[in-house]
Amino acid sequence: MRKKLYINGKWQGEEHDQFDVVNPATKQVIAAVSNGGKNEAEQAVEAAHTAFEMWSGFTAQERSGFLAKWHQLIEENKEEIGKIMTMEQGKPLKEAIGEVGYANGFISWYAEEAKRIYGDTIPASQTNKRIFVQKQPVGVVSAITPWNFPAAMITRKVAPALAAGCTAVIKSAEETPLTALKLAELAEEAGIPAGVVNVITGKPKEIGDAWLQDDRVRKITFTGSTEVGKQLMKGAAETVKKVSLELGGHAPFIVMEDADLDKAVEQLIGSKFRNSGQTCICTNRVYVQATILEAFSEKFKAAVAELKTGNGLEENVDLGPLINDQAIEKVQSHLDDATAKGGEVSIGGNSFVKNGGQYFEPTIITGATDDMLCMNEETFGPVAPIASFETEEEVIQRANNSPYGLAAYVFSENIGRAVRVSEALEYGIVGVNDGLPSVPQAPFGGMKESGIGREGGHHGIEEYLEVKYISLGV
Ligand SMILES: NC(=O)C1=CN([C@@H]2O[C@H](COP(=O)(O)OP(=O)(O)OC[C@H]3O[C@@H](n4cnc5c(N)ncnc54)[C@H](O)[C@@H]3O)[C@@H](O)[C@H]2O)C=CC1
Ligand SMILES: O=C(O)[C@H](O)CS(=O)(=O)O
Repeated sequence: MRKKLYINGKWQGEEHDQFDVVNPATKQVIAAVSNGGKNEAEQAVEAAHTAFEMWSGFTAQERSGFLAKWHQLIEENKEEIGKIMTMEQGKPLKEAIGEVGYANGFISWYAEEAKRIYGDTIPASQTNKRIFVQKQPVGVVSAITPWNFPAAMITRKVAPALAAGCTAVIKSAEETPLTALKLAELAEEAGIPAGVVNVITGKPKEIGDAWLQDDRVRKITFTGSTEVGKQLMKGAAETVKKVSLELGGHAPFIVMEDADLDKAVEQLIGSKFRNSGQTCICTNRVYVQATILEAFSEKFKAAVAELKTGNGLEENVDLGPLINDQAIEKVQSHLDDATAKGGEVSIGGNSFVKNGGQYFEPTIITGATDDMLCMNEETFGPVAPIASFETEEEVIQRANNSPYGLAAYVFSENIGRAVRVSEALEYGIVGVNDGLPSVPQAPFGGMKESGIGREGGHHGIEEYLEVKYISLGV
């Protein structure tokens, strides 16, 4: 495993200044990694700025070729990358390898998208003029990524950036640097030139502030908490950087009386318990129409009872540990608040320690009411509060009553109702009879305080391009 920082094609870092990477399933140190700060952040920008003219000067086909080679090497190493990810983040190995495939999907998508950055010609209003529209790379991009998807949140930013002709400075989360450094190693092996991709980790605020203050950095792209996203957005204003923010979510999962209950239960299991509930598009609140509340709740409870919690390296584990003790405390606080306000735990409800790892049982709370913390704040853990509703109009109003607008889900076999409700939901991503909508070809992103911009699909590359028009006198 690489433990030094990757700057300008060199692996560097002081032996005396490192931080420990801990396996959340055992609390054991798995590596000591260079603890980057202001100096390394500045060196990375210098490298990316210097490499920009060369990289943006390649043809689209040439950049596409580099991305395709990187994709091939990641594919060849996906089991190893998955194991590194499970050891530093905790998700079950099968899910980690699945994430590597999802992450690699952005690289293959943008290897092709690089060749389709089209311009326009616009009819001039004077016979002696011609108007041409071009799209050009924004320049040096800084990417700051979270621990919950250590591979996908990097490639979802860096693949379109490189495809567009930008160069990148990347700060991984301090919880999960090893996956990021492995991706850097494979980028180096793919022949992506020095300075194009730079990966550091360490002191978040020092690194972030250095990039915010540097006017050579033309874009900030961030995935993480809404709180930090707001800080970065404010800091970006100083030099008017472009900003892409994928922030917190609070997904409602709506089950109408005409839903296929078995399908809804199966999809809710996926949406709620993927990554032990630590994803920004996880279901955070479940609304079930009153007429089917009992039938649905029984089916859902039976399915939850089948889930296995444990070390992600073990066979047949569905939920790994939570990332740290603070995560456990937050989930516990939401559970305690819910039961204090009349909610009842129908299954689960306990955290426990196993071989040093901190786990939270997959949990269902019945009798949830809209005044509970779990119905308003991002839980980021395996707790599903169920509330009932009477009418379509009521549930739309309650689902939209949130500062978040990232993902929402509605289950109904009535196509008219499914269209009406999905169009009325104020969310950037709506799963209709689908609890796992994330794919590289679709524009992922949120409304309201869930973020700005989109990642994935042809929308995702626009975030790394400037639009210029040339007015030509003839
Ligand atoms: N929307 C999403 O996908 C995610 C949302 N979250 C939410 O955020 C909460 C906290 O989780 P964290 O991992 O601590 O998220 P966070 O937002 O604190 O960290 C995300 C990234 O931002 C970096 N960061 C933090 N403060 C920074 C600063 N001042 N300048 C520059 N970079 C900075 C971190 O080092 C990490 O790389 C979670 O409980 C969850 O609610 C967390 C991860 C992903
Ligand atoms: O940050 C997250 O939680 C991810 O964006 C969710 S997904 O894209 O992996 O579904």
